[in-house]
Amino acid sequence: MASNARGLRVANLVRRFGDRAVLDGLDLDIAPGEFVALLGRSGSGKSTLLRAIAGLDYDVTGTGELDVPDRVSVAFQDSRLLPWLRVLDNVVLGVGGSDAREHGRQALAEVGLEGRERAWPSELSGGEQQRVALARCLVRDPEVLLADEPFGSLDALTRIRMHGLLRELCARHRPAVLLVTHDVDEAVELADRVVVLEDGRIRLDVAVTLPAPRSHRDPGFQSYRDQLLLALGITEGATP
Ligand SMILES: Nc1ncnc2c1ncn2[C@@H]1O[C@H](COP(=O)(O)OP(=O)(O)OP(=O)(O)O)[C@@H](O)[C@H]1O
Repeated sequence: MASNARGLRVANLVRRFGDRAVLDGLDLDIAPGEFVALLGRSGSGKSTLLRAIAGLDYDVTGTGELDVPDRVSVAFQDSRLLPWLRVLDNVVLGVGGSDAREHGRQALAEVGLEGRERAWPSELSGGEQQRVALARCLVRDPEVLLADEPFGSLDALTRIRMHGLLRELCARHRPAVLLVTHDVDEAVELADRVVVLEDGRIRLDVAVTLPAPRSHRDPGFQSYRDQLLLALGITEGATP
């Protein structure tokens, strides 16, 4: 990670689909090394915001300021690996430089997939495919890591393991992170700050000051969860 890494800044962002403003004057800053989780009801604009930051919003109109560094990596709910490329080739696809493959091998080792470089994506489990997707993000040495429900399709146990891995990788590489999730517990467990989106704006922005490791049974954890559920307007146990 470059020492002059900068975070990202979004100011007065408006994004419209037709007449409808999905993002309506949204402001958000994420510092280098800061981990922000983004919650919001279905359709509240979370993916629209993430795509705007990633520069992937070709199908909308809008205004506002986006100050985003060059090195941005994005992880999605599905790993989006190319099935006709082996694991290492997927990781380094589009990465230049004579040492790209060596960096790719290192990234795979970091996510626990040493020795699987020549495997085909179809030979890996869902969790392993998401690990490859994380390695593909890491190899680009991102200043900003955007993740849109990257664990949404994984079983509960694999998801817990991936939480640990993501925390470890972020602590080591210190990108600015924006994680979109439906899972309030995931947000409180992983993030330095949790932001709740409503009607195209930020309704709540709360710093999570619990020490690691964070336990769901801790009363402090539960009080963050209650505060977030209230902001989301949902009752315990429901999905936003
Ligand atoms: N290409 C599009 N054309 C028209 N409307 C769109 C388009 N993409 C998204 N929308 C609308 O914009 C709103 C926000 O969508 P977005 O995908 O950002 O929500 P979200 O918060 O990520 O939802 P979810 O949690 O269900 O993934 C939704 O009402 C959606 O229908």
